[in-house]
Amino acid sequence: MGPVPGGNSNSVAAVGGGANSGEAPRAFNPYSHLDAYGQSTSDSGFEARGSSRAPQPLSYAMHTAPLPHVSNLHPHHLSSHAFFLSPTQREELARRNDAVHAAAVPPEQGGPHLPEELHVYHSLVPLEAAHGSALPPALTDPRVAPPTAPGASLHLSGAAGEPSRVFGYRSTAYKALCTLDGKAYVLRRLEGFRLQHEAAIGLVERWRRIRHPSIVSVREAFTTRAFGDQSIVFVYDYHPLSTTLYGEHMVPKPPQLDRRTGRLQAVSMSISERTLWSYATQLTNVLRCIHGHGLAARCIEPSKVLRTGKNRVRLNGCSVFDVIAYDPRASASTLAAQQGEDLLNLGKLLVSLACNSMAAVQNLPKSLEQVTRSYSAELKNLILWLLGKPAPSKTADELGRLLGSHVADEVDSALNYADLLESGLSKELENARLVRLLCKFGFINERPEFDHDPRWSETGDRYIIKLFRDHVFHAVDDAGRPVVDLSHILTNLNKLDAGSEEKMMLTSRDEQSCLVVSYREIKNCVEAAFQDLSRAR
Ligand SMILES: Nc1ncnc2c1ncn2[C@@H]1O[C@H](COP(=O)(O)OP(=O)(O)OP(=O)(O)O)[C@@H](O)[C@H]1O
Repeated sequence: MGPVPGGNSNSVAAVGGGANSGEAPRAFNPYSHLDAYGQSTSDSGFEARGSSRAPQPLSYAMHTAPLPHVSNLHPHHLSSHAFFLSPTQREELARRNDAVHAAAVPPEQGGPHLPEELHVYHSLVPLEAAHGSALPPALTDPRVAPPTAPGASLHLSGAAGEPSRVFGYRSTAYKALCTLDGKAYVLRRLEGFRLQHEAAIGLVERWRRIRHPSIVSVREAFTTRAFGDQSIVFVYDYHPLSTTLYGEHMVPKPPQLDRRTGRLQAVSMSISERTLWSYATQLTNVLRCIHGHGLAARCIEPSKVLRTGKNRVRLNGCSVFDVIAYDPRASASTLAAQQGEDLLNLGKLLVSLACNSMAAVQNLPKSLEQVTRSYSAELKNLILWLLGKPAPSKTADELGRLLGSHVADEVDSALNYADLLESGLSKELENARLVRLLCKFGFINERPEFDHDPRWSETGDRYIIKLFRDHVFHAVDDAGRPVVDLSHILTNLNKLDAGSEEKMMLTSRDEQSCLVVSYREIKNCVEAAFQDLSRAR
């Protein structure tokens, strides 16, 4: 794909898609509307559209009411477990959604001064707080306390004004919305970069063609003066609320409160062997893919491996070195050397992770002793192979073969996770159907304009809709107490939606009238009432 029309001086490849203009900037404190119990102070947990107050996000506590433990469930709670996405999964997805739409803190409230538009992007939000400036709350996970331990400030090194440990240039990552498709992307800006060879930026196109589940997809690159300097910007897919292996495993975590003893307890940083094999397997697959495309990753570093879910990693920052360290005389042997370097760097990464320290690679013999003490001989041998001298047989494909049964373990957990997600998805599918049905009921029930319509009177054909509504939602037990049973509602609505031929008896509240009807007949009635209502517009 060629340069984007109207783009900056040098750019390759556009983000394809429609013509949405993206989200308008919003500023909010997501927790300001919660009372002391974490409950929403607005009735519904939603703010009305068009209200003069800034839009508020959902109250997660309201949205995903925590259910009792499965072993003590009341029978009517069982159905909510069976029908709805798990509360943790829902909360995680809601938080990610908020992060996608988070707006920058305005400069007058301590936020940075940023260009309003940059190429085809707008609404820039820094992903890391520069010293002294604020991040929008939705971009930080409130369950993870900010690092306070010594060395934690290192994590801010990618913020404005700090040189990247990996790329050398001052580097900042921003989330931004694209005017072409309305989606969020990450813009990685390297300050003070002058493009010497047009061909260098053209290499990004080769990366753009690579699609791999463990690579953060590269979208485009362009140079710009919009920040008041000469910068180059690389555009990547945005993975909300992701962290890096550096942030996750090298930055000491603050002590956590132990609920049992009420005391602060140190958090163990050590990584399980299973997790290390999982990282090794995913990154090996990445290298097989990249090397297979005739490229080299050149950025296998703890801060360039994003953790986008539990034990789910993706290589970030691809293509940057190909552009900033472009060598017009590069040959096949240069590529082979860079690919060999990738394997060596993977070995160093595993050592650093196993020892929870970037410094571990400075003293390899000592670090390997630590690996021997904590992990299996098989893992140590893999690391030794990666750290060994380059050889024609030392390739990413060979590494894939060495991983053997660990690849099978990874496939099994991926399949288990896919099953879990699929079952969550099918539960939500049911809910979408039922919500549509409930909306129809909401539209047609209790409309004042039907008050004098004979079809809704006790002798009319629509009366059964009223009786059915009472049967489903206003049922009472023998003692006249309300029956609050979700499974009763869901069963009835499902049968109604399916138009079952099963017959049921509907009784009026005063028990004076009694009708025997099938769900199909009620469904036809609801449909006809809804059609009437739609036609009346
Ligand atoms: N594609 C992405 N999607 C979501 N978040 C991202 C993405 N890329 C980076 N981030 C977030 O932005 C932060 C900054 O990323 P960056 O790669 O600059 O890390 P850094 O630790 O500053 O790196 P360096 O080692 O180069 O100094 C990371 O902590 C990560 O959480």
